[in-house]
Amino acid sequence: MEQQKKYWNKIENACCQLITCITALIRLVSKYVIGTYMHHIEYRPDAQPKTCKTLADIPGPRSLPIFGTRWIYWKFCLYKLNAVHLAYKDMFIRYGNIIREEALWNIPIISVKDRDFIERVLRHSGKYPIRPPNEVTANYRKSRPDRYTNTGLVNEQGEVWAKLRNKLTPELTSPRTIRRFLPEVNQLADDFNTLIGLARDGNNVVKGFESYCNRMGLESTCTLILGKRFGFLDGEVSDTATRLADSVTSQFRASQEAFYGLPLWKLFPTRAYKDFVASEDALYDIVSEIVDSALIDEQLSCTDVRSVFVSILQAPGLDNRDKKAAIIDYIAAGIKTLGNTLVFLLYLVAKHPDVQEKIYNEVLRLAPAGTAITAEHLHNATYLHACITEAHRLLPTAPCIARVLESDFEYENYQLPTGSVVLLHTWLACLDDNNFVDASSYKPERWLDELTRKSPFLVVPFGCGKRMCPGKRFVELELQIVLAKMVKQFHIDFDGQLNTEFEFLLTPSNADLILRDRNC
Ligand code: HEM
Repeated sequence: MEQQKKYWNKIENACCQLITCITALIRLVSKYVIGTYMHHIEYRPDAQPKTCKTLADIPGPRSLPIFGTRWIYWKFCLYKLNAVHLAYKDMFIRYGNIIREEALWNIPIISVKDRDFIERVLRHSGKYPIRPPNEVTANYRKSRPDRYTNTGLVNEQGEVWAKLRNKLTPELTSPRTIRRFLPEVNQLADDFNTLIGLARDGNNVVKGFESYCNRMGLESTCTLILGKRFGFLDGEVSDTATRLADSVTSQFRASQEAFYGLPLWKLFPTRAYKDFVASEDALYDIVSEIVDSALIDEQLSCTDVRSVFVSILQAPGLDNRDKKAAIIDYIAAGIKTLGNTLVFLLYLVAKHPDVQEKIYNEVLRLAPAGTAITAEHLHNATYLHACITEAHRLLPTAPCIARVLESDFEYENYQLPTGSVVLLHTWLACLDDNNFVDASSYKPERWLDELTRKSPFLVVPFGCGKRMCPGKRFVELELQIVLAKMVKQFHIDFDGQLNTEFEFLLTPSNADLILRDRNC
């Protein structure tokens, strides 16, 4: 162990020296060629007089001028960009309960996984909670005033965000809307079961099960937001489906590279940036076609499945550009998150046959074979709910919540000033035995046990407070119905362990699920 640590430190030192040389060279060049860098890098919190521990004292990877600590994800360095979630696990072991990373221009980013600190930050959010924007999207949208009047619901802040939120989300988040979608979600789940049933090979294995879940995410999000079925669950995938799915994947990759990688896209259009622009344009074109045809449709009537779409198109006081942007944001925010969450849930249930049998018995008791699932069935399906909550705890798609502090905070004697960017690692907190007994085990029963300390700020797969995900209610409904119907139809199994990657979201890979018919 000691040997390993020495070896590790040597590699870290060697990398740092190499990168310091490169940055010294860049500094020289920028000093004489650009002559402006000094102005930017002078933002260093440790320049303040030290009366108590400041951001600069927080431990973390070594920081380089200009590049900060992002070098740790560079090729041949400490961590892999597609395994950022594992990097944080390791950094919390190496540096302790609070970590400082630095983004470009040495802007500090603080990571914490302490339950009380997470609760304090989330409780103290004000009128307009600030989530750091996705820089690539914000940058691109600002460069296209012909298409966007602002950076959109996901990336805006302050009063502009509040206006978008007030005008665009009430229909989507209302329980009445969700009840209206119940028959459609039953149908979506039936179609999904047919699709995956047919996708099995001779050994009942559905190879690349995640791609089917992404199609389900795509079809259900589009049905919810655009008010019609698109056929993404049909046998043949249409060209539009492929374009939509590829666009969303590129968007997440580009976001990841922009946040954790070297943001060269700020200097010139890198390949990742070009991919991002192509994906944003493709999404825009597809959504435009649909919205434009709906806008000239004189019969814009509000049927059950069109209620969200109609509410967006008829939102008062919003420019048409804002409405299109909202639809793009909803679709992009919904597809992969839903797909990944479905894989994680089904994987955990597959690995726990005892849990699966309990779900089966509960579902069969509440909704006998041949009956559709109703709101009442779901209300009484307490074990089913517990299984989903426990899956969110153990394998959440969004492993942390990002916030910009709205007031000064203190943690472990460190002063964190207003404006600091913090990553609240709710997933790692959920895996801590101090917060949950036998935290790494999948035990839905814990949610039925009165003694489990149920914090509203730890298992927060949809975030928290005023910026919470507006798709939450719909997703919860869908997960319940899909799980209930799948367990009713199949014995679900999985060989080995599921691989996960980080693509700005926790993402499964090579999820080959085994589905055996129950009635065989
Ligand atoms: C399993 C599926 C989903 C997960 C795990 C998920 C998770 C999240 C999380 C963690 C946030 C950040 C919340 C915060 O900062 O407190 C968020 C925001 C958001 N989500 Fe979702 N989401 C899912 C599905 C959806 C769907 C289906 C939609 C659209 C219909 C959607 C639309 C949005 C939007 C627009 C925001 C930004 C809200 C704001 O900043 O005001 N999400 N989501």
